Amino acid sequence: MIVTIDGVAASGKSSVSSGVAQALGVPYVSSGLLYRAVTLLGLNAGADLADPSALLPLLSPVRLEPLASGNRVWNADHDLSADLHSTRVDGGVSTVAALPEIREWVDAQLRALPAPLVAEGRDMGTNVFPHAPHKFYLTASPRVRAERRARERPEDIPAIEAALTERDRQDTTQSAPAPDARIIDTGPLTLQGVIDTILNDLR
Ligand SMILES: Nc1ncnc2c1ncn2[C@@H]1O[C@H](COP(=O)(O)OP(=O)(O)O)[C@@H](O)[C@H]1O
Ligand SMILES: Nc1ccn([C@@H]2O[C@H](COP(=O)(O)OP(=O)(O)O)[C@@H](O)[C@H]2O)c(=O)n1
Repeated sequence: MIVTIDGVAASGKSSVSSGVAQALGVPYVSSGLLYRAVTLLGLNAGADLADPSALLPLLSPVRLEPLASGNRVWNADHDLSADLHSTRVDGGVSTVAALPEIREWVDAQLRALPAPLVAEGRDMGTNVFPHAPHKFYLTASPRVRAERRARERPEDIPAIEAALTERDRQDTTQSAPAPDARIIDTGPLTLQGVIDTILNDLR
């Protein structure tokens, strides 16, 4: 069984997916971490983030480890996970994610993982796992999302809100909800409330 949980930036995808996956006793998979890892490696190599031929040669040692407690991304034996949520990576990741060659590489990594799993990102329900029987799409207003993320980042709320809105704009192409996804406005709900809404729907 595959459950897909897509949504806009900082809508709660990874926290909700982790909670749902733990309740189901299956791994969850964070596709955004792979786009973030490509971006980090590109930045560290001084590569042009809009040039797939500069990025693809960096990717053969990259591997996603979908642990139930939180996903990790490895570059050979180096754990990249702690460096993937910086403002620097946030600023470049949508450029990388717009490249069809990079999307193909990410999709292949994800489709190679064994089910059952919970997959979260932008296009899990539309493109990567279109036949998944259970699809969800999380939303919340930009202000609510910025307030949540401000608890995790040093920047102030207006700066975070502007960056989130800009990333949503750049990610529009791959961010449409699947026609058969249940859309959940997480704004009025607690994290546990969102997790319970999904688990109730699955039962
Ligand atoms: N419904 C909710 N109510 C309050 N906080 C939430 C809710 N959903 C998520 N959060 C918090 O918002 C932050 C962003 O969630 P995260 O899972 O990182 O989102 P995404 O994976 O979509 O970027 C986290 O600190 C998370 O705990
Ligand atoms: N399935 C996906 C997942 C992420 N992404 C890209 O990767 C970036 C980071 O995704 P993420 O899910 O880690 O970001 P947050 O929403 O957690 O901030 C997004 O802004 C998109 O550019 C994508 O294009 N498709």
